[in-house]
Amino acid sequence: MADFPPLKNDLLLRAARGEDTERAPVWIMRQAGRYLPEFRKVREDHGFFEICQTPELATEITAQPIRRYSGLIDASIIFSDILVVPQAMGMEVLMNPGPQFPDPLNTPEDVQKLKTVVDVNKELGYVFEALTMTRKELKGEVPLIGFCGAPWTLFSYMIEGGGTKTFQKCKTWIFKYPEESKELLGRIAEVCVDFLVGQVKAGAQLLQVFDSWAGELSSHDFQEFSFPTLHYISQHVRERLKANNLPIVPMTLFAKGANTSLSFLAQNSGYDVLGLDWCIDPAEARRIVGDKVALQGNMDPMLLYAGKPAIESAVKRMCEGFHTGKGGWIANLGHGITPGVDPDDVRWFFECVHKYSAKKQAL
Ligand SMILES: Cc1c2[nH]c(c1CCC(=O)O)Cc1[nH]c(c(CCC(=O)O)c1C)Cc1[nH]c(c(CCC(=O)O)c1C)Cc1[nH]c(c(C)c1CCC(=O)O)C2
Repeated sequence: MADFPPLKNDLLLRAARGEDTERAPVWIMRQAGRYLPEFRKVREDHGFFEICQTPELATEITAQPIRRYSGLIDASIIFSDILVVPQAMGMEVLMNPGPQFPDPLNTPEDVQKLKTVVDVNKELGYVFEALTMTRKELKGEVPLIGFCGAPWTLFSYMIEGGGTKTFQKCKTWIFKYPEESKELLGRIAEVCVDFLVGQVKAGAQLLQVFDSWAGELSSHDFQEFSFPTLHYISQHVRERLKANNLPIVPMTLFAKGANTSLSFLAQNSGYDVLGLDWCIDPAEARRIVGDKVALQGNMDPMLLYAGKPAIESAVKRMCEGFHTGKGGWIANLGHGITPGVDPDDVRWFFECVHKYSAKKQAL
């Protein structure tokens, strides 16, 4: 591993390990991009995947929110996308303006079109380079998060060919071809493991797995088709980190909408942190997981359009809820930030978290 500057702010890592921190660390899913004018400026001259594949540009964009919110923000997340994994497996993915696969997997026979062996160093080496460059550029100000999409969420894009409201095609696969589906999900999971281990080797200090569409499955089908791969990833990443003498970094699972599985995930998933959407009450989530895992989340991102007083009261309520029990908590939104949010309201969100999550000093 490269020699990196020492970390000056370890709040995120301490909370992820379950520590009750002096205040909650805070960052925002999708914090680099979309709503930031400095990102839109870079986007005028460069394609989305071109930015992902150019380490200097990815580093610059990752650093933008850290510069803008210096002293208020406690983590950076590498600028990339979950869809780089299907690309590495041999699929073409365009972004115009949403993701589009010109040649999706229509039937199980189409799986033959995927690469049988995926060399992540060759296919995704540009992400590793971006991580190493960013880690140096951050100069230890905040930790750097690496990520990947969960197999079920990636499977849905690879079969639907883009975003979907009904999930008709990918659900037809799991219900009609369960064995072939599990085989493909397993192949995606293998690539995720290699990719995440490579990210730690390149400098990532925490890993997050995004299962954005977990909540589209019944709890039975989540158990059957998503959970086994999520568990496989947490177990194998940790084993491989150990075997390669790499740091055993904390791992976060964001299984959006899978709140009915929260207790099960806390007990069995093997992740250190569980990300929550806004549909579960913070105190209730804490009661369900006890101090088994740290929690991350969960303000409704739409509150960021509602003005400063609404943001303040929601943050205050969120802080009170997460503070009802013991255990680490990382403040965040319940899903990614969306375009059109005023960056000053984001600043206010951070300031409110600082104010209302600070532990009162013992007398
Ligand atoms: C489902 C998903 C995707 N990508 C991602 C997810 C999981 C998280 C989630 O559920 O929100 C993850 C992601 N995508 C992006 C990041 C970068 C890091 C960050 O700022 O958090 C991360 C962590 C950049 C991006 N990924 C994308 C953009 C905007 C593209 C552009 O600039 O044209 C950015 C900044 C494009 C993207 N990428 C994806 C979609 C559906 C879209 C189009 C809609 C949109 O997000 O604007 C797939």
